[in-house]
Amino acid sequence: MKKTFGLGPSGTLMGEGTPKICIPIVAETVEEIRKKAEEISLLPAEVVEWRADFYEDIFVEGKLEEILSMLRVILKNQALLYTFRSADEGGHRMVEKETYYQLNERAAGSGLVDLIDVEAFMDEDSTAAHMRKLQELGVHTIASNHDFAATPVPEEMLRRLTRMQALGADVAKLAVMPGCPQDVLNLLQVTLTAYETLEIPVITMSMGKQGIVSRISGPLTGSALTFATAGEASAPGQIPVENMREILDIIL
Ligand SMILES: O=C1C[C@@](O)(C(=O)O)C[C@@H](O)[C@@H]1O
Repeated sequence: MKKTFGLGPSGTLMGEGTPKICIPIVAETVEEIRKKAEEISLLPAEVVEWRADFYEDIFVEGKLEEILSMLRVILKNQALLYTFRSADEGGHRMVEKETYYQLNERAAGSGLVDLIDVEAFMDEDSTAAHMRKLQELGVHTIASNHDFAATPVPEEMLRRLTRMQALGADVAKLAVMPGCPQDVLNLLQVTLTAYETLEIPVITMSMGKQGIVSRISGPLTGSALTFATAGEASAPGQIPVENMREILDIIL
């Protein structure tokens, strides 16, 4: 039995049924974030990711809470995922582990977000305790790992996803970059295996153009959520949300 859970205001189940669609907000200023959120609130996506690493004032005291309060008001029916992606894993900014953990804890403590992305291997020894703390503050955690340079061998990809579950994550997510078609097929196979063997929902993607098939094949492999764009992409290979919805409707 999958450990599913309800997503945000709608309560739609993560890890069951149609893969959920998540649109990232990739913007630098409060005004841009507000405009993007208003646009996304009308689009067919169950989850909205705020990529806090793109926000110009993220390190200024009190600003994170200000943005989250604004987003919660605008995004009435969608679940909110808070993500600070470190430069080491393809994000916009460098961040010290202590600062990264503090920001995550402030986001969780605000009571305004539903999900928090935690980079599982930033400091593997402290990830489990950190995720537990976030969960105690009332959010679900998505443990994540990104390889923007290559696709590890299948055993290693499966090991990472399995390790995320062992660390106590509510969801395990892996994004890798393919160098050849076989890399994409390997990611798809690993996803199906992880879907069949792990208790928690799994999210995977093979990035770039070559990997696009992995973003639309959740109904086949069991990947529980896919990222799609409204304007700017947060990673290579994401497709517009309207196309994604149509494709998923056809495949399902
Ligand atoms: O982890 C992910 C997945 C992602 O990298 C993608 O490839 O769609 C996009 C990021 O915004 C998100 O945090």
